[in-house]
Amino acid sequence: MKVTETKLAGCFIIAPSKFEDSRGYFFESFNEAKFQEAIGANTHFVQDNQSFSRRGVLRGLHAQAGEHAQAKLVRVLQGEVLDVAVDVRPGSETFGQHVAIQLSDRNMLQLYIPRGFLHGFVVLSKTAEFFYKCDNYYHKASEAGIRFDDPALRIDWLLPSADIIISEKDNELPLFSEVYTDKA
Ligand SMILES: Cc1cn([C@H]2C[C@H](O)[C@@H](COP(=O)(O)OP(=O)(O)O[C@H]3O[C@@H](C)C(=O)[C@@H](O)[C@H]3O)O2)c(=O)[nH]c1=O
Repeated sequence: MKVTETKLAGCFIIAPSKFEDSRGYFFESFNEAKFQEAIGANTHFVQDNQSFSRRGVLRGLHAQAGEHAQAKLVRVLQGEVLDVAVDVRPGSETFGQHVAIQLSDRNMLQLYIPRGFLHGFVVLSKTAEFFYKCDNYYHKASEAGIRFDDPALRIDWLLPSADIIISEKDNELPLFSEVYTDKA
């Protein structure tokens, strides 16, 4: 397993070690001991989520607030997505910055997103199955989010805006400046 820290401290790209033979392949998609050692934190996951979406579907940018914040370990089971994590940790040197990485069933990359980030993804392939682990349970009342297309975030979602499909809920999300008033 190769683990690379992104430009956002605490946010890691994980490339599992894959074993191929005449039957196909094998890899450990998650190993808690190796994972915790690699990221230097004892994140403990309690909920797994899976979603299916067609090309152009964009889910995000989402987080849960306060004590219900979630760290996530995300990957793609089928297809390809552009996955985006935005640093909104108070006082972070990279506050407001994001990482964007293509995750697919071919590159098998995973992204570890600590608590204190907004997260979203858009489907680049015809369809995609997306899978992620969370270190805190879903808590509807704590759901928060920011519009994916807020120009202040300068995220290139790689698809023409006419191709992007979002939920009614995501369409009503506020702008970054409406939520995060102080940068400190
Ligand atoms: C996220 C979530 C949703 N739900 C329900 C609520 C709703 O009826 C239905 C669909 O929910 P949503 O529209 O919020 O699903 P979705 O837009 O896929 O939300 C997800 O987006 C990605 C980007 C994330 O990072 C996740 O944390 C989560 O916010 O599933 C749960 O029961 N448990 C959960 O953990």
